[in-house]
Amino acid sequence: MSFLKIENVSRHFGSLVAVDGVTMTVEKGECRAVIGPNGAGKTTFFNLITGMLDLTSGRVLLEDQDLAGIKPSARVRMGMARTFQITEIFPDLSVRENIRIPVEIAAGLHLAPKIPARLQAPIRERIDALLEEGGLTRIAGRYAGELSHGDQRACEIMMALALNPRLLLLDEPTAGMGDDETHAVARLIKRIHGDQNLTIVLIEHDMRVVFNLADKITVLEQGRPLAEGTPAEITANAEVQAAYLGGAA
Ligand SMILES: Nc1ncnc2c1ncn2[C@@H]1O[C@H](COP(=O)(O)OP(=O)(O)OP(=O)(O)O)[C@@H](O)[C@H]1O
Repeated sequence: MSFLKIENVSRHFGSLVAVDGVTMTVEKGECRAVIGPNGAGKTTFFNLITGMLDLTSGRVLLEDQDLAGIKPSARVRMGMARTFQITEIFPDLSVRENIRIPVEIAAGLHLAPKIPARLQAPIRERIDALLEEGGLTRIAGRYAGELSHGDQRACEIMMALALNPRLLLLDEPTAGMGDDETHAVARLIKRIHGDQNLTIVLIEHDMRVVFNLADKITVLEQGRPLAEGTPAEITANAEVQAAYLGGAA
């Protein structure tokens, strides 16, 4: 059984075909990168996986379960978490409070007026562990809105991890970052991927990050799948070279 199976999915916006017959199979524990020039349909493709957009045609299956009709919030409960191209954190809360929210949601407590005494220590420990793993302990008390781009992204990734996902979708995790921050975020992704046997699908423009992290790469062009393979296969693919790596990268 494949972990995530995308079968011939398409999405039209009026006469524009943003995603056009994409098939992709991701195995458990794999890190898959989705690359392609601007407007290739990558974010739309993600939104079809998470259920934020309806499919025009095709199927998305998670461990053989067809996700048709399952809302994004229910997909999160099934173990799908994502981060966005523009970081989504609560800027006026501390890093610790940002992490606390998904930790409490994962514990089924979010709307509870008071945390039961027996859960207070485990919740605190879970927050501490996530802060530590994300390299955020030293800045746990700072407002998230004051942090550098890279630290905000690390906070957002750890918020997604707090939900105990089985599948993590990262939309351009290093977008807009300088070399040092890009490197730090890539290292964090590599660590969580290795530590937790997490399945990761990421959209990424920075080819150094892609080649460093991805087990396999899917290349989209104008909504269509252009190629799929290991980093070495993609590098050697003449069609990809012509259409993408030689130019837009
Ligand atoms: N809600 C929408 N309504 C109409 N057209 C849309 C919508 N969302 C995306 N598109 C169009 O679909 C195409 C694919 O867009 P998408 O954002 O998925 O590409 P992308 O590969 O993620 O691009 P980028 O790398 O710039 O983020 C584009 O032509 C875009 O203008």
